[in-house]
Amino acid sequence: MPGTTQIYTFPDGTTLSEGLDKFVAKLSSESIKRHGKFTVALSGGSLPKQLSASLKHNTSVDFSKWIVYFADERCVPLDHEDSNYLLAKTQLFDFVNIPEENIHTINPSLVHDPEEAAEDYISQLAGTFATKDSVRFPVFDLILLGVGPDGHTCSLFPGHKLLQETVDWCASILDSPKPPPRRITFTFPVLNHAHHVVFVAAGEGKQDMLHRILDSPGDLPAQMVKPTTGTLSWFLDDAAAVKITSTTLKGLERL
Ligand SMILES: O=C(O)[C@H](O)[C@@H](O)[C@H](O)[C@H](O)COP(=O)(O)O
Repeated sequence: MPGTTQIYTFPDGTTLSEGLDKFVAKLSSESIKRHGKFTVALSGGSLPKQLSASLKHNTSVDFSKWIVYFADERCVPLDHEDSNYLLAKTQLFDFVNIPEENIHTINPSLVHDPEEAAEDYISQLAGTFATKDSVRFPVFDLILLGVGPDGHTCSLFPGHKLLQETVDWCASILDSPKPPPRRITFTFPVLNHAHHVVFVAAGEGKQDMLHRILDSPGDLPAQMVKPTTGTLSWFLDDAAAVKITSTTLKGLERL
C-alpha cells in the first residue's frame, strides 16, 4: 500500500531468501502481465547473494523479460572484484536466462571518468523508460536496496551533497566513504518514483542502524527513501530486526 512501510522478518538467511524469492517472483509475473517486462534495479553488497539464493532456482520466473539496472555501481572494470555487476553475474545472471542486452552495466570504457559514466547510464535509462511531462523520472517495477552501518543506501551517504539532487537520474561520486571511492548512483527521485522499493538487511551488525532508521524520524539516506506512490518494504532476518521497538513493530509479520 502506498505510503506505508511493510516490514517482513524471517528466522534466518535461508528463509529470508525464500521470502524474497516469493515476493520478487510475484512482482515479476504481475509486471510482465501488465507491460510485458519486469524492470528491476539491484544494489551491491550482500544483496545479490540474499536475492539469488532461492530465486536462481525458481523456474516459474520468466527471466527473459527482465530488464536489469544497477542502483549503484563502482567505477571499475566489469571483471574487477569490486564490480557490482560481477557480483550479480556470479550470484544470479550465470544461473538464469536474462538476455545479455537487457542487463545494463556501467559502460566499461568510461570507468575512468565517473561523470561521463553517469551521463551514459542516464542515456541507457532513457532508452528503456519513456517519460512524460507529469513523470520525469524512470519508474522501475522494483528497486532492491541494502543499507550500510552509517545509514547509506545506494552510494548516497549521510551529509553528502548528492542527497539534495532533484533533477539528474544518476550521478557520479568521487569521495565515497565506503571503498572504492569512485562510483555512480541512482538519485532519490529515481528511488522514490519506483512502484516498489525493497530494503534487504540481515545479521546482528545491522541491529543498531535498523533501530535508528525504523524507530525514529530522521534524515539518514535510508530514511529519505519514501516512494511517492509506490510501496516500501523491508526484508529482515530476526538477528537484524531484534532491536526494532516502536510502533513499526506492529507491522512486523511473517510473509
Ligand atoms: O555498492 C554498494 O556498496 C552498495 O550498493 C551499498 O549501498 C550496499 O548496498 C550497502 O553498503 C549495504 O551493503 P551490505 O549489504 O554488504 O551491508
